[in-house]
Amino acid sequence: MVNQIVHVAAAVIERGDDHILLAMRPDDKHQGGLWEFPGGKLVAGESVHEALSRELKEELGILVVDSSPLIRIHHEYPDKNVLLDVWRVTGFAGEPYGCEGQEVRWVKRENLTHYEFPAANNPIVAAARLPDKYLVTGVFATEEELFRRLHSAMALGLRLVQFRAPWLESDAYMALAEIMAGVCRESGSTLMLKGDVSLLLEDWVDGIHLTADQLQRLRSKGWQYCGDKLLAASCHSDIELAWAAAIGCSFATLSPVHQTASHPYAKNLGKTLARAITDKAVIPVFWLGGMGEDDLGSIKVNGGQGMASISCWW
Ligand SMILES: Nc1nc2c([nH]c(=O)n2[C@H]2C[C@H](O)[C@@H](COP(=O)(O)OP(=O)(O)OP(=O)(O)O)O2)c(=O)[nH]1
Ligand SMILES: [Mg+2]
Repeated sequence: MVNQIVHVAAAVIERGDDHILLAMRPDDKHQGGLWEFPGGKLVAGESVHEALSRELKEELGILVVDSSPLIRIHHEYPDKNVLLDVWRVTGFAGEPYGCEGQEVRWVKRENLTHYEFPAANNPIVAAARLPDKYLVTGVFATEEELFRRLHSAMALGLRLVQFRAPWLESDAYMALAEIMAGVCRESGSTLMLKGDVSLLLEDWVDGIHLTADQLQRLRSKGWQYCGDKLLAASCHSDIELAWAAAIGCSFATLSPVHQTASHPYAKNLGKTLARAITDKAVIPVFWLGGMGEDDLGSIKVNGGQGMASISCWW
Protein backbone atom coordinates (compact mmCIF):
# COMPACT_ATOMS: atom_id res chain seq x y z
CA MET A 1 0.00 0.00 0.00
CA VAL A 2 1.42 3.37 -1.06
CA ASN A 3 0.18 6.17 1.15
CA GLN A 4 1.46 9.39 -0.32
CA ILE A 5 -0.93 10.98 -2.81
CA VAL A 6 0.56 12.54 -5.93
CA HIS A 7 -1.57 15.53 -6.92
CA VAL A 8 -1.69 15.99 -10.71
CA ALA A 9 -3.20 18.74 -12.84
CA ALA A 10 -4.36 17.49 -16.26
CA ALA A 11 -6.16 19.17 -19.14
CA VAL A 12 -8.92 18.21 -21.54
CA ILE A 13 -7.95 20.75 -24.20
CA GLU A 14 -10.79 21.45 -26.64
CA ARG A 15 -10.61 22.90 -30.11
CA GLY A 16 -13.70 24.57 -31.60
CA ASP A 17 -14.30 21.71 -34.08
CA ASP A 18 -15.00 19.17 -31.31
CA HIS A 19 -11.46 17.78 -31.19
CA ILE A 20 -9.51 17.11 -27.99
CA LEU A 21 -5.73 17.02 -27.63
CA LEU A 22 -4.03 13.84 -26.42
CA ALA A 23 -0.34 13.23 -25.77
CA MET A 24 1.63 10.00 -25.62
CA ARG A 25 3.33 9.28 -22.29
CA PRO A 26 7.04 8.46 -22.79
CA ASP A 27 7.83 4.74 -22.39
CA ASP A 28 10.16 5.28 -19.44
CA LYS A 29 7.58 7.16 -17.29
CA HIS A 30 4.87 5.84 -14.94
CA GLN A 31 2.00 4.58 -17.19
CA GLY A 32 4.35 5.02 -20.18
CA GLY A 33 3.30 4.15 -23.73
CA LEU A 34 -0.33 5.13 -23.03
CA TRP A 35 -2.24 8.23 -24.18
CA GLU A 36 -2.83 10.97 -21.60
CA PHE A 37 -4.47 14.31 -21.08
CA PRO A 38 -1.44 16.61 -20.87
CA GLY A 39 -0.36 17.86 -17.45
CA GLY A 40 1.78 16.96 -14.51
CA LYS A 41 2.43 17.10 -10.80
CA LEU A 42 1.81 20.14 -8.65
CA VAL A 43 4.95 21.55 -7.07
CA ALA A 44 4.82 22.77 -3.45
CA GLY A 45 2.78 25.94 -2.98
CA GLU A 46 1.16 25.83 -6.41
CA SER A 47 -2.60 25.95 -7.05
CA VAL A 48 -4.07 23.45 -9.52
CA HIS A 49 -4.63 26.22 -12.04
CA GLU A 50 -1.04 27.46 -11.69
CA ALA A 51 0.29 23.92 -12.16
CA LEU A 52 -1.94 23.41 -15.20
CA SER A 53 -0.73 26.64 -16.83
CA ARG A 54 2.93 25.82 -16.11
CA GLU A 55 2.67 22.20 -17.35
CA LEU A 56 0.87 23.14 -20.60
CA LYS A 57 3.52 25.80 -21.28
CA GLU A 58 6.34 23.30 -20.61
CA GLU A 59 4.84 20.28 -22.41
CA LEU A 60 2.92 21.91 -25.29
CA GLY A 61 4.10 25.52 -25.56
CA ILE A 62 0.63 27.00 -25.11
CA LEU A 63 -0.82 29.65 -22.80
CA VAL A 64 -4.08 28.80 -21.00
CA VAL A 65 -6.70 31.52 -21.56
CA ASP A 66 -10.05 29.92 -20.63
CA SER A 67 -10.50 26.96 -18.31
CA SER A 68 -12.85 25.47 -15.73
CA PRO A 69 -12.72 22.45 -13.40
CA LEU A 70 -14.02 19.22 -15.02
CA ILE A 71 -13.56 16.27 -12.66
CA ARG A 72 -11.36 15.09 -9.74
CA ILE A 73 -10.38 11.42 -9.64
CA HIS A 74 -8.61 9.55 -6.84
CA HIS A 75 -6.95 6.39 -8.13
CA GLU A 76 -4.71 3.80 -6.50
CA TYR A 77 -2.16 2.21 -8.82
CA PRO A 78 -0.17 -0.67 -7.31
CA ASP A 79 2.90 1.60 -7.10
CA LYS A 80 1.35 5.06 -6.74
CA ASN A 81 -1.75 6.91 -5.45
CA VAL A 82 -2.81 9.80 -7.64
CA LEU A 83 -5.35 12.60 -7.39
CA LEU A 84 -6.05 13.73 -10.94
CA ASP A 85 -7.46 17.25 -10.94
CA VAL A 86 -8.76 17.63 -14.46
CA TRP A 87 -9.74 20.94 -16.04
CA ARG A 88 -11.42 21.67 -19.34
CA VAL A 89 -9.35 24.15 -21.36
CA THR A 90 -11.56 25.91 -23.91
CA GLY A 91 -9.27 28.82 -24.80
CA PHE A 92 -5.51 28.90 -25.31
CA ALA A 93 -2.90 30.91 -27.20
CA GLY A 94 -0.30 29.27 -29.44
CA GLU A 95 -0.25 26.07 -31.46
CA PRO A 96 0.39 23.02 -29.25
CA TYR A 97 3.31 20.74 -30.12
CA GLY A 98 5.23 18.07 -28.23
CA CYS A 99 7.93 20.23 -26.56
CA GLU A 100 9.44 17.16 -24.92
CA GLY A 101 9.43 15.15 -28.15
CA GLN A 102 6.19 13.37 -27.25
CA GLU A 103 3.59 12.58 -29.91
CA VAL A 104 0.47 14.79 -29.67
CA ARG A 105 -2.76 14.23 -31.56
CA TRP A 106 -6.11 16.05 -31.98
CA VAL A 107 -8.82 13.42 -31.61
CA LYS A 108 -12.55 13.71 -32.38
CA ARG A 109 -14.50 13.75 -29.11
CA GLU A 110 -16.60 10.74 -30.15
CA ASN A 111 -13.42 8.73 -30.89
CA LEU A 112 -11.80 9.20 -27.46
CA THR A 113 -12.92 5.73 -26.41
CA HIS A 114 -10.74 4.22 -29.18
CA TYR A 115 -7.52 5.25 -27.40
CA GLU A 116 -5.66 3.42 -24.67
CA PHE A 117 -5.28 5.45 -21.44
CA PRO A 118 -4.01 4.73 -17.91
CA ALA A 119 -6.59 2.90 -15.78
CA ALA A 120 -7.50 6.05 -13.84
CA ASN A 121 -8.72 7.78 -17.01
CA ASN A 122 -12.08 6.09 -17.73
CA PRO A 123 -14.09 8.72 -15.80
CA ILE A 124 -12.08 11.51 -17.42
CA VAL A 125 -12.93 10.17 -20.88
CA ALA A 126 -16.59 9.95 -19.82
CA ALA A 127 -16.50 13.55 -18.52
CA ALA A 128 -14.81 14.80 -21.68
CA ARG A 129 -17.58 13.28 -23.82
CA LEU A 130 -20.30 15.09 -21.83
CA PRO A 131 -21.47 18.71 -21.79
CA ASP A 132 -22.11 20.64 -18.54
CA LYS A 133 -25.90 20.93 -18.95
CA TYR A 134 -28.37 18.05 -18.90
CA LEU A 135 -31.96 18.90 -19.78
CA VAL A 136 -34.74 16.80 -18.32
CA THR A 137 -37.97 17.35 -20.22
CA GLY A 138 -40.94 18.77 -18.31
CA VAL A 139 -44.67 18.78 -18.88
CA PHE A 140 -46.20 19.24 -22.33
CA ALA A 141 -49.85 19.12 -23.36
CA THR A 142 -49.47 18.18 -27.01
CA GLU A 143 -46.93 16.62 -29.34
CA GLU A 144 -46.59 19.98 -31.04
CA GLU A 145 -45.63 21.59 -27.70
CA LEU A 146 -43.10 18.84 -26.95
CA PHE A 147 -41.23 19.37 -30.22
CA ARG A 148 -41.46 23.16 -30.00
CA ARG A 149 -39.86 23.05 -26.55
CA LEU A 150 -37.25 20.51 -27.69
CA HIS A 151 -36.24 22.72 -30.64
CA SER A 152 -35.98 25.76 -28.34
CA ALA A 153 -33.70 23.81 -26.00
CA MET A 154 -31.46 22.76 -28.92
CA ALA A 155 -31.33 26.39 -30.03
CA LEU A 156 -30.05 27.27 -26.53
CA GLY A 157 -27.17 24.84 -27.18
CA LEU A 158 -28.37 21.93 -25.03
CA ARG A 159 -26.72 18.71 -26.21
CA LEU A 160 -27.84 16.14 -23.64
CA VAL A 161 -31.53 15.54 -23.07
CA GLN A 162 -33.49 13.09 -20.94
CA PHE A 163 -37.03 12.38 -22.12
CA ARG A 164 -39.08 12.18 -18.91
CA ALA A 165 -42.85 11.80 -19.23
CA PRO A 166 -44.02 9.47 -16.43
CA TRP A 167 -47.69 10.14 -17.22
CA LEU A 168 -47.45 8.52 -20.70
CA GLU A 169 -48.21 4.85 -21.44
CA SER A 170 -45.16 2.92 -22.61
CA ASP A 171 -46.26 2.71 -26.29
CA ALA A 172 -46.97 6.43 -26.52
CA TYR A 173 -43.67 7.22 -24.79
CA MET A 174 -41.64 5.01 -27.15
CA ALA A 175 -43.33 6.39 -30.27
CA LEU A 176 -42.44 9.96 -29.28
CA ALA A 177 -38.98 8.90 -28.11
CA GLU A 178 -38.07 7.49 -31.52
CA ILE A 179 -38.97 10.75 -33.29
CA MET A 180 -37.15 12.79 -30.64
CA ALA A 181 -34.03 10.63 -30.99
CA GLY A 182 -33.91 11.52 -34.70
CA VAL A 183 -34.33 15.25 -33.97
CA CYS A 184 -31.58 15.11 -31.34
CA ARG A 185 -29.14 13.21 -33.57
CA GLU A 186 -29.62 15.76 -36.35
CA SER A 187 -28.44 18.54 -34.04
CA GLY A 188 -25.56 16.51 -32.58
CA SER A 189 -27.40 15.92 -29.29
CA THR A 190 -27.89 12.74 -27.32
CA LEU A 191 -31.29 11.62 -26.07
CA MET A 192 -31.46 9.61 -22.86
CA LEU A 193 -34.56 7.45 -22.43
CA LYS A 194 -36.22 6.04 -19.36
CA GLY A 195 -36.73 2.31 -19.70
CA ASP A 196 -35.18 -1.12 -19.69
CA VAL A 197 -31.47 -1.60 -20.40
CA SER A 198 -32.38 -3.97 -23.24
CA LEU A 199 -33.27 -0.82 -25.21
CA LEU A 200 -29.53 -0.17 -25.54
CA LEU A 201 -29.53 -2.92 -28.18
CA GLU A 202 -31.78 -0.82 -30.46
CA ASP A 203 -29.87 1.13 -33.13
CA TRP A 204 -31.90 4.29 -32.66
CA VAL A 205 -31.37 4.44 -28.87
CA ASP A 206 -28.30 6.47 -27.80
CA GLY A 207 -28.68 6.28 -24.03
CA ILE A 208 -30.70 5.04 -21.07
CA HIS A 209 -31.24 6.81 -17.77
CA LEU A 210 -32.10 4.40 -14.92
CA THR A 211 -34.17 5.09 -11.84
CA ALA A 212 -32.56 4.38 -8.46
CA ASP A 213 -34.79 1.27 -8.16
CA GLN A 214 -33.63 -0.11 -11.52
CA LEU A 215 -30.05 0.64 -10.49
CA GLN A 216 -30.42 -1.32 -7.26
CA ARG A 217 -31.96 -4.33 -9.04
CA LEU A 218 -29.26 -4.45 -11.72
CA ARG A 219 -26.53 -4.09 -9.10
CA SER A 220 -27.90 -6.93 -6.98
CA LYS A 221 -27.96 -9.19 -10.07
CA GLY A 222 -24.32 -8.32 -10.78
CA TRP A 223 -25.29 -6.92 -14.20
CA GLN A 224 -22.69 -4.78 -15.98
CA TYR A 225 -22.68 -2.64 -19.14
CA CYS A 226 -19.57 -2.52 -21.31
CA GLY A 227 -20.90 -0.87 -24.48
CA ASP A 228 -20.19 2.55 -25.97
CA LYS A 229 -23.66 4.08 -25.51
CA LEU A 230 -24.50 6.33 -22.57
CA LEU A 231 -25.90 4.71 -19.45
CA ALA A 232 -26.83 6.93 -16.50
CA ALA A 233 -28.66 6.60 -13.20
CA SER A 234 -30.57 8.79 -10.75
CA CYS A 235 -28.63 8.71 -7.47
CA HIS A 236 -29.26 10.23 -4.07
CA SER A 237 -26.28 9.02 -2.02
CA ASP A 238 -22.66 7.90 -2.19
CA ILE A 239 -23.77 4.26 -2.12
CA GLU A 240 -25.98 4.67 -5.18
CA LEU A 241 -23.16 6.48 -7.01
CA ALA A 242 -20.84 3.56 -6.24
CA TRP A 243 -23.46 1.12 -7.60
CA ALA A 244 -23.81 3.25 -10.74
CA ALA A 245 -20.05 3.09 -11.32
CA ALA A 246 -20.03 -0.66 -10.61
CA ILE A 247 -22.66 -1.48 -13.24
CA GLY A 248 -20.83 0.61 -15.86
CA CYS A 249 -22.76 3.87 -15.89
CA SER A 250 -21.01 6.65 -17.78
CA PHE A 251 -22.52 9.31 -15.51
CA ALA A 252 -25.17 9.98 -12.87
CA THR A 253 -27.38 12.67 -11.46
CA LEU A 254 -27.30 13.50 -7.75
CA SER A 255 -30.49 14.89 -6.25
CA PRO A 256 -32.06 16.77 -4.67
CA VAL A 257 -29.25 19.20 -3.96
CA HIS A 258 -31.84 21.84 -3.03
CA GLN A 259 -35.63 21.75 -2.69
CA THR A 260 -37.51 21.27 -5.99
CA ALA A 261 -41.06 21.81 -7.17
CA SER A 262 -41.13 18.34 -8.81
CA HIS A 263 -40.15 16.51 -5.56
CA PRO A 264 -41.24 18.88 -2.75
CA TYR A 265 -41.12 16.26 0.03
CA ALA A 266 -37.69 14.77 -0.69
CA LYS A 267 -35.04 15.77 1.85
CA ASN A 268 -32.46 17.94 0.15
CA LEU A 269 -28.74 17.16 0.46
CA GLY A 270 -27.41 20.71 0.56
CA LYS A 271 -24.20 21.83 -1.10
CA THR A 272 -21.71 20.61 1.52
CA LEU A 273 -22.96 17.02 1.49
CA ALA A 274 -23.40 17.05 -2.29
CA ARG A 275 -19.76 18.09 -2.59
CA ALA A 276 -18.54 15.33 -0.24
CA ILE A 277 -20.57 12.70 -2.10
CA THR A 278 -19.39 13.94 -5.50
CA ASP A 279 -15.77 13.87 -4.37
CA LYS A 280 -16.02 10.14 -3.63
CA ALA A 281 -17.67 9.30 -6.96
CA VAL A 282 -15.67 7.79 -9.80
CA ILE A 283 -18.06 8.84 -12.57
CA PRO A 284 -19.17 12.33 -13.66
CA VAL A 285 -22.03 13.68 -11.52
CA PHE A 286 -24.66 16.21 -12.59
CA TRP A 287 -26.24 18.06 -9.67
CA LEU A 288 -30.01 18.25 -9.80
CA GLY A 289 -32.63 20.10 -7.85
CA GLY A 290 -33.49 23.69 -7.08
CA MET A 291 -30.62 25.36 -8.91
CA GLY A 292 -30.36 27.93 -11.68
CA GLU A 293 -27.83 28.51 -14.43
CA ASP A 294 -26.03 30.95 -12.12
CA ASP A 295 -25.05 27.95 -9.98
CA LEU A 296 -23.14 26.22 -12.80
CA GLY A 297 -19.75 27.73 -11.94
CA SER A 298 -20.09 26.80 -8.27
CA ILE A 299 -21.20 23.23 -9.12
CA LYS A 300 -18.01 22.72 -11.18
CA VAL A 301 -15.79 24.19 -8.47
CA ASN A 302 -17.44 21.70 -6.09
CA GLY A 303 -16.55 18.77 -8.35
CA GLY A 304 -19.77 18.35 -10.36
CA GLN A 305 -19.82 17.78 -14.12
CA GLY A 306 -22.57 20.36 -14.39
CA MET A 307 -26.25 20.83 -13.78
CA ALA A 308 -29.33 18.79 -14.68
CA SER A 309 -32.61 20.68 -14.70
CA ILE A 310 -36.16 20.71 -15.93
CA SER A 311 -37.18 24.23 -15.04
CA CYS A 312 -34.15 26.12 -16.38
CA TRP A 313 -34.50 25.12 -19.99
CA TRP A 314 -38.03 23.77 -20.51
N1 LIG B 1 -0.74 14.10 -17.10
C1 LIG B 1 -1.46 13.01 -16.87
N2 LIG B 1 -1.10 12.13 -15.90
C2 LIG B 1 -1.86 11.05 -15.72
C3 LIG B 1 -3.03 10.81 -16.51
N3 LIG B 1 -3.60 9.65 -16.08
C4 LIG B 1 -2.82 9.16 -15.08
O1 LIG B 1 -3.03 8.15 -14.44
N4 LIG B 1 -1.76 10.02 -14.85
C5 LIG B 1 -0.73 9.79 -13.83
C6 LIG B 1 0.56 9.28 -14.40
C7 LIG B 1 1.59 9.87 -13.46
O2 LIG B 1 1.71 9.01 -12.36
C8 LIG B 1 0.97 11.17 -12.99
C9 LIG B 1 1.39 12.39 -13.81
O3 LIG B 1 2.74 12.53 -13.76
P1 LIG B 1 3.64 13.17 -14.93
O4 LIG B 1 4.70 12.19 -15.25
O5 LIG B 1 2.81 13.66 -16.06
O6 LIG B 1 4.23 14.38 -14.15
P2 LIG B 1 5.08 15.56 -14.73
O7 LIG B 1 4.50 16.00 -16.03
O8 LIG B 1 5.16 16.55 -13.60
O9 LIG B 1 6.46 14.90 -15.13
P3 LIG B 1 7.75 14.47 -14.31
O10 LIG B 1 7.95 15.50 -13.25
O11 LIG B 1 7.44 13.10 -13.75
O12 LIG B 1 8.81 14.42 -15.33
O13 LIG B 1 -0.43 11.00 -13.15
C10 LIG B 1 -3.39 11.73 -17.53
O14 LIG B 1 -4.37 11.59 -18.25
N5 LIG B 1 -2.58 12.80 -17.67
MG1 LIG C 1 3.34 15.30 -17.55
